[in-house]
Parts: sequence; structure tokens; C-alpha cells
Amino acid sequence: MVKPDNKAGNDDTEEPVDERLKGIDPKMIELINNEIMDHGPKLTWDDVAGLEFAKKTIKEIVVWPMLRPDIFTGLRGPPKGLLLFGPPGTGKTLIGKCIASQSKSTFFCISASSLTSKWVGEGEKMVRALFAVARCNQPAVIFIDEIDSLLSQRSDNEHEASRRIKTEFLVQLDGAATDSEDRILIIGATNRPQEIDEAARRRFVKRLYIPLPEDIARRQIVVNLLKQQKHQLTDQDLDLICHKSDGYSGSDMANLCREAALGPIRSIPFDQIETITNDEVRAIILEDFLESLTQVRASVSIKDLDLYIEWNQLYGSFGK
Ligand SMILES: Nc1ncnc2c1ncn2[C@@H]1O[C@H](COP(=O)(O)OP(=O)(O)OP(=O)(O)O)[C@@H](O)[C@H]1O
Repeated sequence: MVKPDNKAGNDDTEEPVDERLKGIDPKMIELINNEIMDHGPKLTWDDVAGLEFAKKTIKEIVVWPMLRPDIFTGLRGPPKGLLLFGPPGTGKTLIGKCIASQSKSTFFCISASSLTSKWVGEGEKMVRALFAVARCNQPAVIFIDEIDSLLSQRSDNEHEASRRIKTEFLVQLDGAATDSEDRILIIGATNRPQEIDEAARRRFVKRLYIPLPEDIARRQIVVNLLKQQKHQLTDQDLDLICHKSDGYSGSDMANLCREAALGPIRSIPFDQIETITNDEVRAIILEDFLESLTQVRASVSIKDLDLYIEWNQLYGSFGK
């Protein structure tokens, strides 16, 4: 972790300040270290259900080059910008985290809307600080969620502050792209790729569609989430759940499981809720899922899906 600049400069025990952090507000550095730099558990590719094509592509084009920069030079150099687009809740953030874990990189995760809303008037400085801290913690992955809100084409009535953040972001992105020594990958994630303007789109050299999970992936999500729960679901039950949840996103599936897991709790008589032991709570059964399926519905419409498919064909790196 990098140390913020010590303005007082009179503490001999203070570690030397990294040149790259000169002029950056120490409070921002601390905030990035504490809130934007991810200190969570490492993820493996098995934590991301399905998405085999995306995972394979990502391993080849970004993870291996980040692990072996000595081999992946020149023409083989990795893209510095990767755009993950697709419906909400399909695992884009999970993939970002996994890329960072697997490439042994520091993971920085921020939502673009917080740049414009949370740090009102400071967003531009925050972008600069974020890239500077990332440079000090290479290899690094900077994951920016809702990137469309930062790079949208609504430039005519764009707020002056938003315009400045956007300009700074593009400058930093270009800087990372041209400096071949920098081992920084910028991942933008969006549910609204059509809102990203052409200049920004061009900078995300690789654009990868992250679709809804297929049958087998939905099954894997349910199986993974049920691992720590007492349940009596058979293979046939799981088949039925997957069949009935066609069109659900990964996060819809997680919600479905959460709701089903409450089934056994709801069946406890109210006067026993304080005394019942964990062992006495009944197992989760198919009926809990059938009930849950009536409560938790698919959050993505077919119409929206068509838009993603169309955009993928037009601009996706592998959409042809
Ligand atoms: N492919 C997947 N494998 C396992 N879990 C998944 C998958 N997709 C989604 N989930 C579940 O849904 C939750 C939300 O996923 P995540 O935040 O990665 O989606 P996202 O695509 O980044 O969503 P958004 O676009 O709304 O930011 C995860 O924490 C996880 O529980």
C-alpha cells in the first residue's frame, strides 16, 4: 500500500514518498487505499459460473500477458482497456475481481456515478489520484462500473464538471495505453454500451459481451450457493429449477436462492422462533424454490437482450 504525501515533512520516520504521488491530495490517497482498493478474498475462475467463452478469451488476452509481460511484448502486448458489456447482474464485477486475483494484480473498484456524485467538484482530481495510486501498485486492475455515465455521448448538455472528469479519464486512459512499462488494465463495465461515445469506445480496444447465464451456469450458481445449506434437492429438482429460471441473470439466481432459503424459516411457528435449534430447521426443498420462482422474476427483458446482441454484432470484439 502506498503512503500519502506527508505535507508537514518533518517526520524522519516517514517512508519516502513515491514520486508518482507528488501533488496528489493525501486524503484522496488514503481514501483510495481504504475504500477503492479491494482487500477482499481472492477469486478463482470457478467462482464465475458459465461464461466459458468470456473466461477463455480473458485468460488469453489479458491474464497471461499480465503474468508474463516479458513474453507478451510488442504485437503481443495486452490491451490496456477492456469493456465488459451486457445485462445487469451477469458477473461483470466478479470477472473484474477474478482477473485481478488471477493476474496477481491490485484491484481498484469504483462506480463512475460515484465519481460524479460522491466527490462533487473533486471527481477530476479523484481520477488522477486513482491512476497515480494504481501506478504505484502495479500490476493493477482498475474496474469502473457504470462507465457509460462517465463516457456518454450527451456532450451538448453535459455538465461542466462531468466533462472535466471525462476528459481527465480519457487522458489517463491514453497515458496508460501509451506507456508500455505500465502494467495497468482498465476495465469498464456497462449495461448501456450504446450510450458510450465513439471516442471512448475506440479506447476500449477489446469489447466483450457478458450474456445471461445458460442452463448449466444457472445450475452451477444454485449448487454453489446451496453448498453451505441443508437441502434435499435431487438432480431432477435442479433440472426443473434451471428450466423454470430461463432468462434469469446471475444475480436473479442469487436472489432466487436467498428467497428459497427463507422457506424453511417461514415454516417455523412464530412461538418457536426464539427457541428452535439450527438442527431443527428443516432442509430447503423443491417447493421452496417453486414458491420463490413466483416471487423473484427475471429482471432483464427480451427487448433489452436484443439491444445487447445488436451492439455486440456492431462493436463487440467477438460479435461477428
Ligand atoms: N456468472 C456468475 N457466476 C456466479 N455468480 C454470479 C454470476 N453472475 C452473477 N452472479 C451473482 O450475482 C451477483 C452480482 O454479480 P455482479 O455484481 O458481478 O454483476 P454485474 O454484471 O457486475 O452487475 P451490474 O451490471 O448490475 O453491476 C454476484 O455477487 C453473484 O452472486
